[in-house]
Amino acid sequence: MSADTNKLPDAPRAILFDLDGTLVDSAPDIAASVNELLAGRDLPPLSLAQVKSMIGNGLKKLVERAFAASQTPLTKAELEDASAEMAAIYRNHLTELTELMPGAQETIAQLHVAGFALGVVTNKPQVATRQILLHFGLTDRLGVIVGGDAVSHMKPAPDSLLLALERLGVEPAMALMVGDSVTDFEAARAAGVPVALVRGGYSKVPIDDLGADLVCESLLDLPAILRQRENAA
Ligand SMILES: O=C(O)COP(=O)(O)O
Ligand SMILES: [Mg+2]
Repeated sequence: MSADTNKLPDAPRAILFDLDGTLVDSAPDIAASVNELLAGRDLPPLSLAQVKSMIGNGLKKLVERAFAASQTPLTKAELEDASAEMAAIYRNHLTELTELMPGAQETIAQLHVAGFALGVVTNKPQVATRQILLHFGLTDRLGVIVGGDAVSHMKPAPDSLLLALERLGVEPAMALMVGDSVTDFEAARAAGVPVALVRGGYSKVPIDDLGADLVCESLLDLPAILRQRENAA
């Protein structure tokens, strides 16, 4: 663990989690879906590492990046078509290879018992997000789920975080955003929400360089850190 925990709110009331690369390791299913899409256009598959580096800014950006990496940049209309096709393919692969990130289940359970309001704020479309969270039995503990298509501007804009906190009835300064990438960091800063980044996700840049309020080795570090802050309050 690094960074100064004093920058966290003394007694946060809500914890907002990013999905891909934070709560779930969805890259294998996303890569399989991207490669099915590319194969349909006679393009060679991308590696898992390549696809991981393309995740985090929504489905359309992922498709745009995948075709650019395949030396086949798309026109705007082609991108719309390919994105619709990707959404249809991915719908059939939401939980085939996807697994929870280490400690996700336990952390959510512990924070729920400790009385935090919990939410998921992701750039993944809402329906797919809900299905994945349902599959892992997490929806009962989540007070709010905001997908990328539930707001006009997805992360790194602050909209989805602010919508989630409005629904939970918690002020931004009394919440904590937990994510894996610069997108989560920037969205949290824009929303005025303190931010923790967890190692092992899909960040393209070293997360220690981003200036988060906290960097954790694992989600499992969170309950103890938050207990500590509460006791210090
Ligand atoms: O890019 C996506 O579709 C989702 O990514 P996120 O869950 O990390 O926001
Ligand atoms: Mg992420």
